[in-house]
Amino acid sequence: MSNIGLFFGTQTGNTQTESETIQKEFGGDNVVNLHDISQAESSDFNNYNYIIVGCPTWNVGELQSDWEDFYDELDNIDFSGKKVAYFGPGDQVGYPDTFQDALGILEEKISENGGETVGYWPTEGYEFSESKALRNGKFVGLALDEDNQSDLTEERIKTWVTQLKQEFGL
Ligand SMILES: Cc1cc2nc3c(=O)[nH]c(=O)nc-3n(C[C@H](O)[C@H](O)[C@H](O)COP(=O)(O)O)c2cc1C
Repeated sequence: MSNIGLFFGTQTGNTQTESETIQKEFGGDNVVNLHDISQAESSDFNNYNYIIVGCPTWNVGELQSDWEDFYDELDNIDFSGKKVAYFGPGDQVGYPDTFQDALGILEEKISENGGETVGYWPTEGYEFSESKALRNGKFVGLALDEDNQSDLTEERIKTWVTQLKQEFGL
C-alpha cells in the first residue's frame, strides 16, 4: 500500500502529466498512488495520512469540472490527522486576477474538514494581480504555469517534492 494518495483532476492533461512527474520524484507507484478525481470515492481518501491534491483553475476562477462535481463530497471526509499538499497549473498572463484560485478554494474547504496544509510555496518568479491561493504572502501550494513557464515546471516540482518529503516527515 502506498503512503501517499495524489488526487487530481484535469481538462486538457497538464495536471495529469504533472501528477506523474510528482509521483516519479517521490520514487514511483510504491510511494504515491494516483487517483483521477472523476473516478474517486470519498472512502479512497481514508487510505492515506498524506494527501496531495492537484487541480487547475478553469472558467476564470473556478475549479476544474471533476473537482467541481466532487466538491460537496469533501464535507463527507474527515481530514483530521492528515497532511494535505496542493498543486496545479494556471495561467498568470491570461488570468492574472484569478491566478490559481482553485488551490485556495480547495484548501479552504479541506482545512475546514480538518486537513493540515503543508507545501506552501513562494510567489517570487510569478507576475499576477490577485489570487485566492495566497496565505500570508505565499501560495498555499505549488503554482505551476504550463502556458507561460513550462520550462520551470520540472525544477519547481523537484524542489517542492524535496520540501514535501521533509514536511510529511518521510
Ligand atoms: C477558459 C479558460 C479559463 C481559465 N481560467 C483560469 C483562471 O481563472 N486562472 C488560472 O490560473 N488559469 C486559468 N486557466 C488556465 C488553465 O488552468 C491552464 O491552461 C492549465 O494548464 C489547464 O490544466 P489541465 O490541462 O490539467 O486542465 C484557464 C484556461 C482556460 C482555457
